[in-house]
Amino acid sequence: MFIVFEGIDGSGKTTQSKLLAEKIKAFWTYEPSNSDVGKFIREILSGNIKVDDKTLALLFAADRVEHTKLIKEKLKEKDVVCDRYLYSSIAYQSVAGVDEDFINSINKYALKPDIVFLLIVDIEVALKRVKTKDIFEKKDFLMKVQDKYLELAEKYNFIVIDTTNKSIKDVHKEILEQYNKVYKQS
Ligand SMILES: Nc1ncnc2c1ncn2[C@@H]1O[C@H](COP(=O)(O)OP(=O)(O)OP(=O)(O)O)[C@@H](O)[C@H]1O
Ligand SMILES: Cc1cn([C@H]2C[C@H](O)[C@@H](COP(=O)(O)O)O2)c(=O)[nH]c1=O
Repeated sequence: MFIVFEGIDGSGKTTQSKLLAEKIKAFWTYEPSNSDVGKFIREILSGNIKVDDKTLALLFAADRVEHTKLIKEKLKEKDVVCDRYLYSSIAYQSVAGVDEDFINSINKYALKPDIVFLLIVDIEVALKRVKTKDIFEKKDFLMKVQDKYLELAEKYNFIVIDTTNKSIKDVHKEILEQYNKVYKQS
C-alpha cells in the first residue's frame, strides 16, 4: 500500500508518518525528497534563492518524478509511507496563486495513494509546535492551505484527523485503527 500524510506545517505529519511506518514495517519517505532537485527546493524554501511560484511548482513536480520512481521500486517489496506528496503541491501552490489545472497537468506522473491521512490542527497550536520555523508571517497563508486541504479531502476521500487536542500517542492509535480498517477491506 502507498500511504500519504498531508497537512500544514505543525500538524504532526512527520511524527505520525514515522510512527506508522515503523509499526507496519513500511519504507518511510518524504517530499521535498533528498534528491538533488529536493535539496535545491529546500535551498529555495530557506529563502537563499528566489523563484516564481510557477517555477517552484515545476520543481516540486520534477522532484516528484524522480521520487515516484523510488516509491514504485520500494512498493515491489513493502508498503510505503510518504510525508507529503502531490496534494501538498495542489494545496500550497494553488493558494500561492498557481493555476490548479497547471499543477495537476505537471503532476500527471504522480501515483494515486491507497490512503491519504490529512492531519488538521488549530493554526495557533501549529504555530506553537513549529515556532523554530518562524512561520508566524505565514499564518493567513497556512489557514488558506488548510481550507484547501479540506476541500481536497472531500473530493478525494482523505481520512481527516484533527491533532489539535490529542497526544501523539492517541493520534497514532487513531491512525492505526483507520489503517487496519482499510487494510481489512483491501
Ligand atoms: N499531537 C501532538 N501534540 C503535541 N505536539 C505534537 C503533536 N504532534 C506533533 N507534535 C510536535 O509538534 C512538532 C512538529 O511535529 P511534526 O514535525 O510531526 O509536524 P509536521 O506536520 O511534520 O510539521 P512540518 O511540516 O513543519 O515538518 C514536533 O515538535 C512534534 O513533537
Ligand atoms: C511537497 C511540497 C511541499 N511544499 C512546502 C510545504 C512546507 O512548507 C515545505 C516542506 O516543509 P517540511 O517541513 O519538510 O514539511 O514545502 C510545497 O509548497 N509544495 C509541495 O509540493
